[in-house]
Amino acid sequence: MAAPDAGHGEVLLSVQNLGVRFPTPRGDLQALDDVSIDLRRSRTLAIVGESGSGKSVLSRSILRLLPSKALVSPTARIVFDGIDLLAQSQAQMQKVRGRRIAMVFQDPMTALNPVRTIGSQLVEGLRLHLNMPSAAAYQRGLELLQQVGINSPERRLSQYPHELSGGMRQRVVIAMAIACQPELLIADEPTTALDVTVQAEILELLQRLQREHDMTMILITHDLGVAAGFADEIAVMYAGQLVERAVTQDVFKTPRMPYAAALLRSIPRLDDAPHAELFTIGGRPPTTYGDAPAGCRYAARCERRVARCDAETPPIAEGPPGHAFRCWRPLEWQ
Ligand SMILES: Nc1ncnc2c1ncn2[C@@H]1O[C@H](COP(=O)(O)OP(=O)(O)OP(=O)(O)O)[C@@H](O)[C@H]1O
Repeated sequence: MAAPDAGHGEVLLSVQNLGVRFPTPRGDLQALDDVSIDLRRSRTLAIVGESGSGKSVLSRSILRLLPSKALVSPTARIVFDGIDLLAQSQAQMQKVRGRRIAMVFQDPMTALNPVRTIGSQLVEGLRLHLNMPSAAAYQRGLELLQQVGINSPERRLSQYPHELSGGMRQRVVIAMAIACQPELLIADEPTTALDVTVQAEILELLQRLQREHDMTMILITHDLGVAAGFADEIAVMYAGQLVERAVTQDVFKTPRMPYAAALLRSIPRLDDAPHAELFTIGGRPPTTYGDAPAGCRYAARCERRVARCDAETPPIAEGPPGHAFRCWRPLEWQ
C-alpha cells in the first residue's frame, strides 16, 4: 500500500505481498497474510494491533530474523533502499542489520548480555560494525550514552546490566541501536516492560533521536494512544492482515474500519467520568490455520456486520487518497 502523503521523500522501505506461515501440528498457522506497506524516509510509522496480530512477525521479517521453520510467501518482496532483503544471504544481511536497520526490543535484558559490562557490549558493536580502534570506540561509547541521557557515562560503561534500572537499560539498548547511525530504527514495544513513569521518557528519547538523526522509524505498539503521540502514520493490524493505514490524524479523526474505531474508543480519556468503565472489544481475533475462510476476519466482533462480511473477503483499498482500509461497510465520518 502506497505511503500516505505521497510525494514527500522517497520510499525507503517497501513490503509487498508478505505472507508468513508457521507449520504446526494443527496445520500452517497464518501469521501474516498479504501485507503490503511502503514507508518514506524520515517518517515514523506506528504499527498497532492486539496481541497476536502479526506486528512482531512483520518487523522480524524485515530484519530476516524469523525462525528457520517460517514459510515466507514466494511472491513477497521486502525492498530497503533498493536492496531486495529477502534475496540476501545471512552474511549479506549482517551488513544491513544493526548498521542500516536497527531494532530495539521490548525487554532490554534480551538484548544485553548479563555477564558482560555495558562498555564491552557497546564498544564491541562499534568495533565490529565500524572497524573502530578500541580507544575511539570507547570515546564514541561515552558520547552515545550521553546522547541517550545517561549521566556519569564513564561509571556506567564499567557496570553490568543488572546494576542499572530498567529504563536505564533500555537507554543503553537504544544507544547500541543508534551507534551505527541506522537509517531505519524499528522499536518493538520498547516501553512495555518499563514503569509507566519511565515509558514517556523513553518515547521522548526515541522521538528526539529520530529528529536529530533524521531516522525513519517504525514503532510497534498495542497502544493506539502511544501511537498518536509518536507517529506520522498509523498502520492497524488485525489477525495477520493490515486493515487500516493513514496519517495519524486521519486515523483518529475519521477511522474507516470499525476495528480502528473500536480501538480508539478503548483508549482512556482525560474527560472520562471518574471510575467510568473502559470500552473493551468483546471476543478475540481468530487464529487461522491453513487457508483462511472467506469473509472479513473482524466480522464476528463487528457492530456493522452484514451478510457480505461473512461471504467475501474485503480487499485493502484506498477510500479518500492516502487512507486505505479493509472493510465492506466503512464508517463514513466519526
Ligand atoms: N515462532 C513461531 N512459531 C509459531 N507461531 C508463531 C511464532 N511466532 C509468532 N507466531 C504466531 O504468529 C502470530 C503473530 O505473532 P506476533 O508475535 O507477530 O504478534 P504480535 O502482534 O507481535 O503480538 P504481541 O503484541 O503479543 O507481541 C501469532 O498467532 C503467534 O502465535
